[in-house]
Amino acid sequence: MKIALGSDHNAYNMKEEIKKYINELGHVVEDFGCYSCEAVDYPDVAFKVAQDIVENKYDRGILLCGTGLGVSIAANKVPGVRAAVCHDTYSAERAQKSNNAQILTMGAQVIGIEHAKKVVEAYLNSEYNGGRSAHKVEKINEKERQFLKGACS
Ligand SMILES: O=C(CO)[C@H](O)[C@H](O)COP(=O)(O)O
Repeated sequence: MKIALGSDHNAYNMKEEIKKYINELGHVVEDFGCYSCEAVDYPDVAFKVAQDIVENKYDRGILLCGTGLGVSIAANKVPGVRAAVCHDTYSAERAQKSNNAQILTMGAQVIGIEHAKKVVEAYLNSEYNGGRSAHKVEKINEKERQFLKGACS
């Protein structure tokens, strides 16, 4: 798969490790920054990854910040994106299987790198197949479409 990966400065070191790990798993990874520990604003990175995800340029996105919360909130503002904060392997698996979340987010100040790798692996090894979850995901998509219509009228 093609993976879009991004972080802010608080998760720069974790991003570098996760980048190597995604390659080891056999996926192609594109690094959206940041590129040093110098402070950056997490929404800037999250919006870039989220935009490319809705344009189907990548199969999945992974966003990292201190808590995983800011990048998730920011990415979810881009219509069509479902970004999920996951700090355990079960949630990471369900983020795909139940929620069709195209983006996984994690916090470098919440979990350690070895555990984060396991969460990434669980997420990338899981796939959304619709089924009993499809109509629930579709309700969320429909609500988003309603709000978008309202915003434009
Ligand atoms: O975890 C984060 C956002 O959720 C970030 O890493 C962030 O830098 C913390 O934000 P702030 O400086 O605004 O407290």
